[in-house]
Amino acid sequence: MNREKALRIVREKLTERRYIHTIGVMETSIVLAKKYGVDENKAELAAIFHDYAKFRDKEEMRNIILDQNMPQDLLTHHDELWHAPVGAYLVEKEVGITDKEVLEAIKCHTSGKINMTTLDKVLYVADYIEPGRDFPGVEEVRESAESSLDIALIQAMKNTISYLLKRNQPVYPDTFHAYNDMTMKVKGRKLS
Ligand SMILES: Nc1ncnc2c1ncn2[C@@H]1O[C@H](COP(=O)(O)OP(=O)(O)O)[C@@H](O)[C@H]1O
Ligand SMILES: [Fe+2]
Repeated sequence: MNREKALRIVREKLTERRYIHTIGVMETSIVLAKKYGVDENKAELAAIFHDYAKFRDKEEMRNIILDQNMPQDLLTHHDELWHAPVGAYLVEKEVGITDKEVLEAIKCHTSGKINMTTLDKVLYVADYIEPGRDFPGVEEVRESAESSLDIALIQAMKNTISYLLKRNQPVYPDTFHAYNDMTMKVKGRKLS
């Protein structure tokens, strides 16, 4: 699917602000894909549709999680998490995207997961550092992403985990699994 058609489809599902965020994630994903040897078309498509279900009705998403046998523990965690796995399901069903790597990247773009592919990492980091983001710590991740996608990913996950801990919120375990997996894999390299 070409960029124009994909953007036209997703624009109808998003607020203007979230659409602008999506453009930022798309442009950042392409830069990171070029830098880290990922298929640019896949990175572009995953970025364009990553928040496809962001504003979907929560009851509908709950039913999809139940009916599609997605991990049921999602239902006991913050519903902010739901748009990623449900989005992957709906992008396949409603938009007709069948590329498994693109769908997987959308599915794990919020929590991360163990054994993330480079495409998964590109989308997760691009979602975190796109130019419209201005939360504390984002600059450090942007700098890291210049030289190491893995270090940038670990820092983004650390920031997200501490953000949630500070607010006494539960942390969906996949992010812990992803953080542990990545930290062990880059052991011995400087982690700022
Ligand atoms: N492991 C987790 N447990 C609970 N909430 C999480 C977890 N990981 C991310 N979140 C929250 O999910 C929300 C949406 O994250 P994300 O989809 O990555 O960004 P956005 O929707 O803002 O583009 C954020 O508020 C983040 O704090
Ligand atoms: Fe998102």
